[in-house]
Amino acid sequence: MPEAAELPVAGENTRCGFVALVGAPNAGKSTLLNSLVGTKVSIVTHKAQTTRSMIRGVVTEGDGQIVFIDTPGIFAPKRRLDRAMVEAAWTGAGDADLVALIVDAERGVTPEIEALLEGLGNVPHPKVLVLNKVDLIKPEKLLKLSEALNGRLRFEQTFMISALTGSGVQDLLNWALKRIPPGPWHFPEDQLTDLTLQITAAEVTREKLFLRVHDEIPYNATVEGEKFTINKDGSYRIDQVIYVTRDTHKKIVLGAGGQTIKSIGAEARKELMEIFEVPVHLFIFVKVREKWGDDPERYREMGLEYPHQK
Ligand SMILES: Nc1nc2c(ncn2[C@@H]2O[C@H](COP(=O)(O)OP(=O)(O)OP(=O)(O)O)[C@@H](O)[C@H]2O)c(=O)[nH]1
Repeated sequence: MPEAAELPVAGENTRCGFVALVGAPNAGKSTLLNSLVGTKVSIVTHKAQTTRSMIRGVVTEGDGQIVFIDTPGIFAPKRRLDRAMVEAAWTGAGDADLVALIVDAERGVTPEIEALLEGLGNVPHPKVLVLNKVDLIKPEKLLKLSEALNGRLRFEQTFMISALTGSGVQDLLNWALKRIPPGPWHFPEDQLTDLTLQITAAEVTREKLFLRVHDEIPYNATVEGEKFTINKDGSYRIDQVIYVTRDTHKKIVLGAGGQTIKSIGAEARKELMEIFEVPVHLFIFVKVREKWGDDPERYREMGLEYPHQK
């Protein structure tokens, strides 16, 4: 955190607030967050449930600063890990000044949305409805969906956006900047995320891993940053471990002659250099760790509470 003197003080007309983005898996929360922040802070893949812990993006515009919380997609939990993700999501919503429900407009009111509406009914904070993926559907269908959802819950505002094309995103941002409460900023103006560099780097590798081997390995593969070193010449050396639960998965991640892990590493390194704007040396190891889904330490590393109920 910066010295307090670097930040505007309360009473100087500043506003600051936390906005939680909640929604069913794949609704487009991460895409929206990236579009709002204008850079890649949260990983986006076509697979559901890639967001595991709360990732924040910070937008500062005019007098306002919004800290966005990207919550894991809320869905019916079956495994212990699922339950931890759902709890983290609801905690995020409860901590926020404003809760934005992101709905995949193309899918409409699914059982997941029903469950979300019920859960949000118990959250006292102001809510805003965000109908996403409008590039995929007809206006008439959109209006019907908006009416149906507004009939179920009190939303202060409804926005129709495409997180992908950026359409409507600035309107949502402008509204939210006015809606958050007066208060001092939490972050310096140029800070986009409070994620540590190490976590950002691990998230990028995790995205490349899932994009590459999504059909072959399940979600219980994880990437952890082991070491993050800033070299004298300003370049970064990043050591990471991909943990899988089975030897067969390790073979898949490595690929024949190590080809798969090599391309995952090359893609991650390229993107990390773009994000950090310095040369990056990336070292990735693949290790087998059975039953990590039942190990409390792994949950702490992902910023999740360990749910004791199995
Ligand atoms: N056509 C279209 N696709 C979108 C839009 N927004 C997101 N997508 C796609 O929807 C998929 C899911 O997007 P994510 O941003 O990862 O969704 P999420 O809600 O963060 O998903 P979880 O991490 O599972 O919670 C990706 O393939 C996106 O490219 C949109 O406005 N239009």
